[in-house]
Amino acid sequence: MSDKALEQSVRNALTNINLPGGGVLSEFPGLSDVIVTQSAVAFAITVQPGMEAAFKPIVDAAKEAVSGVAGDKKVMVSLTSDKAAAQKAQSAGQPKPTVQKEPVKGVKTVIAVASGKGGVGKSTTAVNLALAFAHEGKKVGILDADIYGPSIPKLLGIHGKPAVREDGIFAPHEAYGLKVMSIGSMLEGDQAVMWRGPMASSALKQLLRETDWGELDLLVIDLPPGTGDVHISLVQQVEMTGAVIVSTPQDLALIDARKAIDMFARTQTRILGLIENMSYFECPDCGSQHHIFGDHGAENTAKELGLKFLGGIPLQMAIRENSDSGKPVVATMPESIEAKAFLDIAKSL
Ligand SMILES: Nc1ncnc2c1ncn2[C@@H]1O[C@H](COP(=O)(O)OP(=O)(O)OP(=O)(O)O)[C@@H](O)[C@H]1O
Repeated sequence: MSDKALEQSVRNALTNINLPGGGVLSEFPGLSDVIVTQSAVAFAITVQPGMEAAFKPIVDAAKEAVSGVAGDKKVMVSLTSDKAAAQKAQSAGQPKPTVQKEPVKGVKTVIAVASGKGGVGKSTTAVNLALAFAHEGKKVGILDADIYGPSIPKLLGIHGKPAVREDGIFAPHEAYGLKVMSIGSMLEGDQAVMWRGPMASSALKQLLRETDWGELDLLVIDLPPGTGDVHISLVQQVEMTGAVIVSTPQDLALIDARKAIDMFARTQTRILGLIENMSYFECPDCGSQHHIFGDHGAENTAKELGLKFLGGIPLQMAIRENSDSGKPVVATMPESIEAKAFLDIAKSL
């Protein structure tokens, strides 16, 4: 069935879901576009604040009805409440609802990898750190939450979509001993732009909670760059051990890194430390080190902010070439200087 035809079947299925106040779900103004991806059918239902509990059975019924037409695709239904109306209610003196942080089933430790700016090597660091923990004998998973530039499948050489078990739970991909889930496996082309903030957050919540991670010592979450809805909802809902901030030594990146640090502080998330990526270039011929992006910027910022400096990763051609071809250095060249940098950081963490 084509994506368009499936979208229509989904809408037809939703005509059978009656709403509490009359009418059917397919006609409900709060129903979003139906997004069909290679492995999922996703849509959001936006209700007035306070109506979430009343709509919970609608969500369950919608999930069941759509599962009947979605074949082997995962059905992801997000229930969100209207933010503007919620803010209005709050300014009128109503208390803000508190969100309960919950652990991820079977996972002992959750570490988020964040950066203020894109392109600083956050995903490369997340993958190699996860592999470094696995190298130490830990059972490790990685969740790619970078909705705007999911790169973990490429960095780990993963293709295709994850399997969905009969009970609707994802069976994660496996690569180099890691359990891997990526929002990238759910998207095609530039679909990220269609996933509005709350919908992206809800999809991620489902990836996190509806995946059979097995028993993990540690789950690494590769966050999108910056400080958006996805970060806030993740740190509010997931019991995290802490976050690691990746920055290059450039001033600009450091200014943005400070914003990420500030967001974690405001959401009472512990910052485990700062990693300086592309810290220096080591000449392959003579071994001399060149600080091309400035000298120890992240280290100095860490000191200034009272954070732990976890270490620097050299700018190395092997890191780029191996990462971009799905062969991360820690897994494929664990004896190299570049792999050692990641292994040392994992140890200090
Ligand atoms: N230490 C390094 N030495 C050489 N190349 C690196 C290094 N770290 C990252 N790169 C390369 O830089 C590019 C960006 O890295 P990466 O995708 O990890 O960044 P990112 O911060 O996750 O970006 P985005 O936020 O856009 O997803 C990639 O081509 C990667 O191979």
